[in-house]
Amino acid sequence: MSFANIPSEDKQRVVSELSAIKADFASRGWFAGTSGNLSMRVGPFSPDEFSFAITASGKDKSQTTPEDFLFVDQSGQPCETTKLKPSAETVIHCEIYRLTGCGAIFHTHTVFNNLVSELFWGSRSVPVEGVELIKGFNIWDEEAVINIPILSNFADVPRIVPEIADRMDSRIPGILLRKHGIYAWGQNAFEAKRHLEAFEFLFEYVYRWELLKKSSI
Ligand SMILES: CSC[C@@H](O)[C@@H](O)C(=O)COP(=O)(O)O
Ligand SMILES: [Zn+2]
Repeated sequence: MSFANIPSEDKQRVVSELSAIKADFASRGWFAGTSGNLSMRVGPFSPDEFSFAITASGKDKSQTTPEDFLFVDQSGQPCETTKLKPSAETVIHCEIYRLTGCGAIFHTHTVFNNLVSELFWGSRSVPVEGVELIKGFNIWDEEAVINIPILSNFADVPRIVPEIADRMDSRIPGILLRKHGIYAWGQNAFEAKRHLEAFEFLFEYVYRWELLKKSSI
């Protein structure tokens, strides 16, 4: 189905869902200095043909305007004529959709996700052991241990893409870019938000636990 044939109510629903989530994340201070980007898929999916709404590049994401989102295709090219530029990191969203067929992807830069990405860069993953919120990823094992992948960060964004397929763990709905931020995804916006919140909780937990272990108390 071409983008033009996707019902306009579906496109409007996606934009209004994304807009509400953007305002929510902005209220938590998750878009410092225009960082972060959000996307949500619309219409049918096949790995080589899909479309999604994504935040326009370089905007102050704490503001709500009629020019916050545009629709792009599986290559990150705008589906309609627009003066808006898609996120500079659109190719990362394209690759995650292609590999997972997920419905929404949220990216944030926080101090905790940046700190743990550097703290555990040596092992290329953040270990989390037995914390209840691991269940937020639908992992229900008693005392589950997970390792959240950390990938290299490059200023030339397309260089980041090949590592995604290599490092993605099918149990873990996210990847961390070194000293950059987290990409979390889910089947829909509700699930992607739950995953992002779980990641951020776990990153703060791990960071504080590492500090506690090193302190004398
Ligand atoms: C201004 S710092 C953040 C950017 O370099 C980038 O990492 C980011 O998350 C936002 O880029 P954007 O093009 O607005 O989607
Ligand atoms: Zn970013």
